[in-house]
Amino acid sequence: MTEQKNTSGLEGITAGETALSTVGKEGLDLTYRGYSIRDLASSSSFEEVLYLLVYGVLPSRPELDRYRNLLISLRDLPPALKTILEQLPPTANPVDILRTGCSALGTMEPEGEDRDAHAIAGRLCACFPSMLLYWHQFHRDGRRIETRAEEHRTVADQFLYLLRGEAPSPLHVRALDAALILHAEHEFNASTFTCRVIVSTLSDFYSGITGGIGALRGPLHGGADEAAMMLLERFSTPDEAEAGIRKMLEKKEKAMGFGHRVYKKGDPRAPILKALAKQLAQEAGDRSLFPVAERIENLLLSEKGLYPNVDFYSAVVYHFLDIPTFFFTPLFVIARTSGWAAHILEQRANNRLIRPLATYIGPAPRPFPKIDERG
Ligand SMILES: CC(=O)SCCNC(=O)CCNC(=O)[C@H](O)C(C)(C)COP(=O)(O)OP(=O)(O)OC[C@H]1O[C@@H](n2cnc3c(N)ncnc32)[C@H](O)[C@@H]1OP(=O)(O)O
Ligand SMILES: O=C([O-])CC(=O)C(=O)O
Repeated sequence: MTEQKNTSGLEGITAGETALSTVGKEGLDLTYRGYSIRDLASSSSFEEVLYLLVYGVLPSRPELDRYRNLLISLRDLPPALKTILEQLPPTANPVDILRTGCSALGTMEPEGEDRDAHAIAGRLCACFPSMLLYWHQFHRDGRRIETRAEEHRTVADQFLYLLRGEAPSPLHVRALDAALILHAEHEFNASTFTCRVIVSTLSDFYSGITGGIGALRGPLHGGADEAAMMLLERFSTPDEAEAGIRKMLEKKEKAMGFGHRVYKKGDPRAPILKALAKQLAQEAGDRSLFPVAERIENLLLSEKGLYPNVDFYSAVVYHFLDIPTFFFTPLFVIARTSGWAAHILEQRANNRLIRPLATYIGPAPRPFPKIDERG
């Protein structure tokens, strides 16, 4: 008898081709357009990676300078969007602010002959931090902040500056920049696939990104970084963490930030983020959170063979950057918009409607009872 492959959740199914990244390809590190994430995380910036993904090549220094200036000029929000952000509830999930903001911007600056997908990709990556922090600061203390912050030249620098109201340290900017790079792109993950399905109908760019944000938000995907932080915060010592995680495993509860559909022997982004987390923990004089995280990692590996994914140590990194937990998944949105944009362009370059089949498991054909004949 041939063994039946488990394809539920489309596990193991190849659903198309991509030239953007290599996930779980034996003998290949995770690369974006052929460049190792290790090199990109240590020696490039998020803006370079955005350019690489969207335009297909690494920018030269003058091209990068021009692109940075362009992105800075795209940080301002239209007045109508500011009004919407002011009307949205202060209690909203910040991911929903970006989802709504993206959709609203699509009505104000629609895709068309004078505004193509490349331009909108830059616009969204440049103004998502502005949307988020304009909404946040307005509802926190009624301040209508200036979002351009020209002297803070990178997305990471501008984000931390708008959040804190003071210039972040070079180490903090570098750490956030590396985290954004590591979250930028990841083949046919659920949110990227969502974007591709949406634009395969010839829908517009904003619809694709809005749908991607909706798919990323769930805790089995991008939302796991916030869930991982909540898990970490339950324990103040490694021993407490070990006892707590053992109880969770007995109850068959999932530890968020662990496991992966494709990587069964570890997510290559996790060790890079762990090294950053360790550096930030040392800088902060931490003796609790990092050791707790490490104990959880060791225990889940020895007990369940589970490795941390990108969401686990990114939560630790963001925590040491003093970023509130509710902004972790929005940061993932900002970073992944670059990958989504590149996939939308790739899908459109060789488009065919994405429409799979389903095996029917419902009732056999049966007589239709009129309304008064039903029990
Ligand atoms: C950016 C990203 O999207 S990375 C992923 C972020 N998501 C998370 O961190 C959420 C926690 N992890 C998970 O839920 C899963 O590992 C997923 C969703 C990422 C991958 O799921 P799948 O490939 O469908 O694996 P599945 O959920 O079937 O797990 C296989 C087995 O490992 C177990 N397992 C997987 N992940 C975990 C976990 N985090 N904690 C405990 N057990 C786990 C499952 O319970 C299952 O055990 P069983 O065979 O005894 O029933
Ligand atoms: O690839 C996946 O399924 C999830 C993931 O790690 C990502 O989107 O970065």
